[in-house]
Amino acid sequence: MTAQLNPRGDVAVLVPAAGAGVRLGPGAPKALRPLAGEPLLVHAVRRVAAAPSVHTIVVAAPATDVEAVRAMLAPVAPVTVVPGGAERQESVAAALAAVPAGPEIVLVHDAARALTPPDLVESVAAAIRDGHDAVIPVLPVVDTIKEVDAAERVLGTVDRSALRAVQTPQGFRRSVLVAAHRCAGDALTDDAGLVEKQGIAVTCVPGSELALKITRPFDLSLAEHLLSTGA
Ligand SMILES: Nc1ccn([C@@H]2O[C@H](COP(=O)(O)OP(=O)(O)OP(=O)(O)O)[C@@H](O)[C@H]2O)c(=O)n1
Ligand SMILES: C[C@](O)(CO)[C@H](O)COP(=O)(O)O
Repeated sequence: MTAQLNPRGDVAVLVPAAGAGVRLGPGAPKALRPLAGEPLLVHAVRRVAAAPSVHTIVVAAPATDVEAVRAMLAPVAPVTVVPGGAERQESVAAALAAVPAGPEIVLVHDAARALTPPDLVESVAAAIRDGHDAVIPVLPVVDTIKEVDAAERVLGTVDRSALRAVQTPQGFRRSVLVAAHRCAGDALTDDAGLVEKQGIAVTCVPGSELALKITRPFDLSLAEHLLSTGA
């Protein structure tokens, strides 16, 4: 059944989905590859659409697959699909430009984090509603982290107590994200990084292990297993 979004909701979710998936190995663009019989992007959008505050979803699809992605998502939820760019940052900018007037909270969420629970979408949005300009879900770092040189020689051990692994959805007051993208220079790996460069505070909230980024083949196998156990 097609999900209904909330016409009174205050949240727009951008879903960059235009990456190749090089680290997953040869094949279709990553967001279109199957996970338990459905594309990763379908899983991701279905979960976003189940979050009660969501008013709008904009997907940045691989430029050659825009029509196919529209057809694929039509039975899942009402979404706008735009062509993505060569870098994630360009894909996010293209999706941001397509958000209609209305939602004052914008979340940016990787298609690759296909099992992210709707509750995480809501908790990030709630933190923005509470007055934060920018909010990221994080997990503690569990491995010891070493800094190395170009020859893989260890330079030192980093204090991991002050490190966090960052997930999506990352949430922003709309005007903050628009201004950060307007001033964007070289591509950064996340949107919070652009906001940090503007001198704006970014606040952490607890992330979710289910929001893992499907990056390598092992992650896909893990996600298949999690789905088989009811995630
Ligand atoms: N030009 C790009 C690159 C990435 N993404 C999206 O950004 C998210 C996070 O990127 P990542 O998981 O690193 O995906 P890929 O860039 O596809 O991975 P790889 O680096 O292995 O090719 C993904 O949903 C991906 O589709 C995007 O929309 N446009
Ligand atoms: C946005 C992100 O998922 C936060 O962890 C991550 O930075 C994307 O990284 P990648 O460079 O696209 O792999």
